[in-house]
Amino acid sequence: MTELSTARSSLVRDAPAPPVRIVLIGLGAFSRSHLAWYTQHAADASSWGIAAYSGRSRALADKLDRQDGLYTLTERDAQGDRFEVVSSIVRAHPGDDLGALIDDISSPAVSIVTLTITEVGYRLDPDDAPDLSDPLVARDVCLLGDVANGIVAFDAARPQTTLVRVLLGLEARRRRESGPIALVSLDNLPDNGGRLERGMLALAASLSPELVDWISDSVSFPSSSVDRITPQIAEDELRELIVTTGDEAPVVAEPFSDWVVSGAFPGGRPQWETAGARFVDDLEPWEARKLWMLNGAHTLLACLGLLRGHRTVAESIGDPVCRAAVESLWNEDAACLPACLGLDEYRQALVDRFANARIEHRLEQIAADSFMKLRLRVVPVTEVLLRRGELPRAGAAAIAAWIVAARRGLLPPEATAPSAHSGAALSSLLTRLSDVVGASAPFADEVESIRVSYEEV
Ligand SMILES: NC(=O)c1ccc[n+]([C@@H]2O[C@H](COP(=O)([O-])OP(=O)(O)OC[C@H]3O[C@@H](n4cnc5c(N)ncnc54)[C@H](O)[C@@H]3O)[C@@H](O)[C@H]2O)c1
Ligand SMILES: O=P(O)(O)OC[C@@H](O)[C@@H](O)[C@H](O)[C@H](O)CO
Repeated sequence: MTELSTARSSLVRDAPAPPVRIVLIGLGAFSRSHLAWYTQHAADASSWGIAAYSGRSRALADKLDRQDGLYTLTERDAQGDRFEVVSSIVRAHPGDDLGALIDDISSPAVSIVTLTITEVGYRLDPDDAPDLSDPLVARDVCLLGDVANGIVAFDAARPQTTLVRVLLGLEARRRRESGPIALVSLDNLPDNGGRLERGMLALAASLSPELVDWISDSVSFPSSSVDRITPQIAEDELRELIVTTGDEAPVVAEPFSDWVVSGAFPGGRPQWETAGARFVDDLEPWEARKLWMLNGAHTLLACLGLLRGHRTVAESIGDPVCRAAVESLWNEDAACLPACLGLDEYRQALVDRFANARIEHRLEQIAADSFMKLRLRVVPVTEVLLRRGELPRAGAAAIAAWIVAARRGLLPPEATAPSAHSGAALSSLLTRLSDVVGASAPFADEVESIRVSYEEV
């Protein structure tokens, strides 16, 4: 970690840029505190450069481009700030620069494509098929059909959705015979590699059977559990950081970071293990521990914390009511996880990380798409407990908090969430979360009784 007196002079490369061998899609805060940081700290960092593509906005790509891809990572804890200039990103492009994206994905030098496009960016339905109820997906699937039938030329296709853009890159790679490649989701989704694989294969079927076969043979989909709290920087703080660091695109993160990966990289990969990444055969318990305990608690804190008038995770975990709800959720999680995962230490560390008041992690940011997050992070535990004949009260509390927060308009609007407004809709809302929770009358009663108590908050 480099201590900077002034970062302005450091936003210049002191060594030649590494060759582009990784394509990063979803250039945001997290990919820069995590993937780019691990790549910079790998023993063979000088051989692995990243071409980064923003998901939707071109502003960040433009800023980074003006800085030759360099930016300052501020590691922030109770003791103070430490600064490091990260230089593993060598090019930044807006996400709609399709020509460059296809060239990069189909380049024989590139062996990895990563995605950090948020959970909703995949636009898949609960069965991991392309969500045809989403007009952009429906349009792009039609477009693939038109390309397949020669109605639209491959080079003239202009898809809007990320997975279809990546698919065109893979098709170009197949045609160029550029060899195998790994497609790696770094989003907070269970079985993120499996989901991405199923989604890509379903989309490929709309283009050609040859592409389906090529993907099955030549593309790997490693799964991974990623962890580093990296909040969006508030406007006033951003202005301050720009002055301190001379950096138009700074990132702030906690010191903690973790990356557990499972799966093959057929075209090679950086020695990320030398930077602390762990490669395992069985990802599931690690992934469940992180998604249920960290992200599940974040989703609960976002709904209940906003309801109780809090603004940040640190404020919320300092409220005894929220803390008790989180502890109960963790008790239910722990009852469904193997004890060998060091759960007591993990819980204590989470409390300390959440309580880091110098990291301003706004509940409003975390609250985005909470309904989908409940389904993926809270409901799996609720289902296990219901099947065991137990009543998962903490899971019910998380759902009740979502209902009341959504009814009060405290959560950002969600494209795919059902209305939380009508009491009569409760059972259908629970069924949208899962058939198992929807079918349990005692569970619905529990949600309703906690909801009534939260209405008084
Ligand atoms: N921030 C964290 O603490 C953290 C930690 C672990 C994992 N993650 C994962 O990384 C994701 C991104 O987090 P971030 O902090 O970088 O967010 P961010 O808002 O800074 O960046 C998100 C990126 O995804 C793109 N994107 C957003 N919605 C999209 C959509 N519908 N389709 C395509 N692209 C879209 C954006 O344009 C941007 O490039 C999270 O959703 C999560 O899955 C984040
Ligand atoms: O939008 P989400 O819920 O996936 O992310 C919000 C936070 O829970 C998340 O970013 C955590 O800070 C992160 O997963 C920590 O590693």
